Amino acid sequence: MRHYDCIAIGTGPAGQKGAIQAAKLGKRVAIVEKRQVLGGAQINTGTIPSKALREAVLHLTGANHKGHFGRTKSRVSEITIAELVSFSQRVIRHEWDVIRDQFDRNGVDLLWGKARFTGPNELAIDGPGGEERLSADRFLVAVGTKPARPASVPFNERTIFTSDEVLRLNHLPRTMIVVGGGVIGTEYACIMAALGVQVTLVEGRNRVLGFLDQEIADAFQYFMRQQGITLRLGEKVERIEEVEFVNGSTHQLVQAKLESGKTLRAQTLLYAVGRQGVCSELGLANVGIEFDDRERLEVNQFYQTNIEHVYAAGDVIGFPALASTSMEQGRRAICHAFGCCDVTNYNTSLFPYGIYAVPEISMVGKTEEQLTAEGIPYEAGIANYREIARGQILGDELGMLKMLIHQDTHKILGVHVIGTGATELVHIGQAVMALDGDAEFFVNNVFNFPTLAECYKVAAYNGLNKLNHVYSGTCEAVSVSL
Ligand SMILES: Cc1cc2nc3c(=O)[nH]c(=O)nc-3n(C[C@H](O)[C@H](O)[C@H](O)COP(=O)(O)OP(=O)(O)OC[C@H]3O[C@@H](n4cnc5c(N)ncnc54)[C@H](O)[C@@H]3O)c2cc1C
Ligand SMILES: NC(=O)c1ccc[n+]([C@@H]2O[C@H](COP(=O)([O-])OP(=O)(O)OC[C@H]3O[C@@H](n4cnc5c(N)ncnc54)[C@H](O)[C@@H]3O)[C@@H](O)[C@H]2O)c1
Repeated sequence: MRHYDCIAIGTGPAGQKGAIQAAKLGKRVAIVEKRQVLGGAQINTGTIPSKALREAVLHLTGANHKGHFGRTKSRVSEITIAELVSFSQRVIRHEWDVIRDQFDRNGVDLLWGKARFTGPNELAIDGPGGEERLSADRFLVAVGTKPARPASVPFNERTIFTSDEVLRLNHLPRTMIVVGGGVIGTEYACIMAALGVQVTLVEGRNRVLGFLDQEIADAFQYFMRQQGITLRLGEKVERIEEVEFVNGSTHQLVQAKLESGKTLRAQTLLYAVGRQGVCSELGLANVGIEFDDRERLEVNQFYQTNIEHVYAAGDVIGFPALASTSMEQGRRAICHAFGCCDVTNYNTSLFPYGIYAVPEISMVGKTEEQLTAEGIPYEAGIANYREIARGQILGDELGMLKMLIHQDTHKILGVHVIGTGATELVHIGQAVMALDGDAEFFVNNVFNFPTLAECYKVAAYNGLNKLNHVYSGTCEAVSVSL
């Protein structure tokens, strides 16, 4: 039986970064993958394909004119899904090569097959050549999740599907119902609407993307409606079925009955109400590890399960379930497993969130609602892209950056951006927050001009001016003006 210092299960971002980190520490490492492709949801069904598709759609629909396809299409109806997906496939193939190369260069053994624990330090790998047994001192469980597929929904991968199948659509539908106003539902709703698909989005709560700052969520909902998306908020889907619709000729349609009694019909339905773990196939009882009803694992701050030599990272441990956070969790878990680095310098409250809808949204730190609930006094500094030269040049009239500033210390408590480049822009705020900076940093430093980063300066002026006004005559305040 082959023995390793460490075995990672799953080649998604958590497993990849964990395995490479272990190899960098000079450990003998293997990584196991049950699918025939590397990279997990990040590369094959999630992050990369959806972002590549979004980029292709924005280019093709004239949002910019770089033209991945060599020409600018004048009409959206000329676009075929095959063209869009071929662009995503090119990116995916490149990513597979990059991961493979990293494993090779770092001496990580890549093993194909489904891993299952047969004992506390032993795995059975059910691979193409039969079963192999391996042992290791440490394990990293990074098996990710799959879309929730309740038995009551008649998925057929053609007209009723999840985010795993949406990229395999061989035609562009005219109409689509999206169930779920979380990140997947809103991102795909915007992509489809940009392609001219008539989208109705159903969300059980009273707003989409419940974790966003309310003002940003309100602005986003306004933009979605401007794009022609119909929002059914505070509505739950009760039943989904295929129906025949006779209108001259007979058509197959998807029908969604809402709890409120409304009936929605469309050619297609994307079901995006969350994800489900895959722990039941891992033989975890043989190690003494339990999982919850969504097959997720509980870990401590070092990513150890209740069995200390078995670590878990990425989507399998639940929120925030992002590629970005999964990578760092995997790396941190291995650092702790081999006692090699300072695991205290790690502030999970500064994890950024990026939503690649149209427009982009990003945030770091607290929302106004959280600060109010926690009784933290703050002021909001706002910069609208239309007031910034770069915003004007880009033609982004709707974007905005909001900076939440502590009323007394002027420390930055949160940054919320909606508009062009939001997912990049947020990192400036993240860095200043991590270094315990205050709003004066933005006032006292020079930014390239014309850039969207200028929004930080304008938002800082705006927030500090409001604070000057509040405190005028009653305390010392920084004198700033725009
Ligand atoms: C549509 C969509 C868009 C997304 N967009 C973004 C985004 O823009 N930004 C972002 O940060 N995140 C995004 N995410 C989330 C991101 O993809 C996940 O957070 C990330 O992939 C999780 O990484 P992971 O390593 O935990 O698991 P995964 O990427 O799911 O990888 C797990 C791997 O383990 C393998 N595996 C499972 N069981 C076994 C077994 N028994 N034996 C061997 N191998 C096994 C699986 O086959 C898989 O390859 C998106 C997700 C989706 C679905
Ligand atoms: N840009 C990104 O970072 C990105 C992009 C896509 C996905 N992801 C990750 O993928 C994961 C899954 O995303 P998701 O959007 O599937 O899940 P989610 O949990 O984010 O959202 C699901 C939404 O569906 C709603 N819902 C549930 N049942 C419903 C019903 N019967 N009728 C109407 N609405 C209902 C919920 O209220 C919720 O808002 C997320 O955890 C996210 O981290 C990240």
